[in-house]
Amino acid sequence: MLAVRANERSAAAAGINVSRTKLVPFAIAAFIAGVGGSLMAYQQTVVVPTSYVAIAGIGMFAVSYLAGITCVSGGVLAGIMGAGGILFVFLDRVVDLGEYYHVITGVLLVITIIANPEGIISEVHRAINWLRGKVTSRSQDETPPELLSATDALSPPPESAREVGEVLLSSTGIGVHYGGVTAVDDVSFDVREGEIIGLSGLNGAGKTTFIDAISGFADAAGSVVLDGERLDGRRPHERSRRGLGRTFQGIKLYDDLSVRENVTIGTTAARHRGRPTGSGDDDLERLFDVLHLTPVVDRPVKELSQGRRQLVSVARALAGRPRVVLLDEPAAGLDSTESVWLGHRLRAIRDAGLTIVMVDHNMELVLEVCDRIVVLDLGRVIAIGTPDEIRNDPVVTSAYLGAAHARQELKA
Ligand SMILES: Nc1ncnc2c1ncn2[C@@H]1O[C@H](COP(=O)(O)OP(=O)(O)OP(=O)(O)O)[C@@H](O)[C@H]1O
Repeated sequence: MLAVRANERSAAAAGINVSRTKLVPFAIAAFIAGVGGSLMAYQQTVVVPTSYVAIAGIGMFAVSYLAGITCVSGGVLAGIMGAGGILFVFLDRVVDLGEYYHVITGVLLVITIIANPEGIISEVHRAINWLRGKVTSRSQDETPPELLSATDALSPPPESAREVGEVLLSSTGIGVHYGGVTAVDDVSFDVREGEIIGLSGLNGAGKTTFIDAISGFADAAGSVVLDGERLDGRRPHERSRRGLGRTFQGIKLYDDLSVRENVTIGTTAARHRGRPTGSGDDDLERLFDVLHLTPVVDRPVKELSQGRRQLVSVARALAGRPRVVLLDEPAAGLDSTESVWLGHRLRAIRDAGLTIVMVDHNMELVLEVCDRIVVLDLGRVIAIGTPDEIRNDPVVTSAYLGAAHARQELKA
């Protein structure tokens, strides 16, 4: 639920059924409210419409929001503070709140929305975390460890003899239109098992839209087949559960949660597919280790640098044990040394059996890491080939040089 609240798109990409996740708590809350209403009728013995006026419901909502709606402890606090709760009864006896109760909660609600949208309970959690931090800082060095050491970056993983398998992901005639804009135009290519495919092109070439189209986040024409199964027409979480993982350009993490919690949410897709996830044990620990996240696993992701947040988003996608993972600019936020290091990590992950489609407009990185590269320009494929073929392709060179030349003219 926290994942859906934090970011619906990335929750769906992790294999969570967003509409069901919203509907189930709504139904449970409606059931509890119904039981509460019946008990009230039982207690008052006479049922009149004025016992159920809308303002009472709004008052209850205000108190819930005031207490904090992001965790169970907020709900408990709302029960204590709400009309009829222990705190309410106590205060009413001492200062005779009476009719002023709604006015006071209304004012506090406005202040909470402006000053502290997560409610009173978040302050309690913050104080507990602060105390915990004080205790642990006596025994631990709080300095965040560096993302990687220089030796890590300079030592690529040993080349392994690796065989490219059969076609695993096939996209045919993918087209996406936004009003009059053709973002992706009749794009078709196959991805073979064990490959790293780079999807490159200048800004606005249609790379992200293509990824959105095949992962179900954009309405698209054409067909997408993963391991013999048609995915087009399916919703994003269904595609994720069938083995198509992805990351997002804007990273889209659940900021209030720790690294471990973020990555564990990523295991949802694998659980629904009946694949062992190793959640909470060896597999996740290995994943943290491979991506150098072990030292920060228990820290909230909002405290991390952009580079590490990027790695958390990659780890979350990999935790779903996808057949194919679509990485949208995984090196954004990393400096050039870190990008090279990430490239080596991705090749090691590929060697462990994963197939990767990686979007990046950094041609250097794509040429370094990928087995084959697809170059898009204005939504169309202008070249497909190995890094050497792409390097020597005059169409690619003129598309890139043309843009560079135009930029130079603009500057002049
Ligand atoms: N939601 C949208 N509504 C309208 N046009 C859009 C939308 N999303 C993308 N576009 C347009 O579609 C085209 C392709 O955009 P897209 O973001 O896929 O390119 P990109 O290659 O990923 O670029 P970048 O590297 O900057 O992310 C652009 O012309 C963009 O303006």
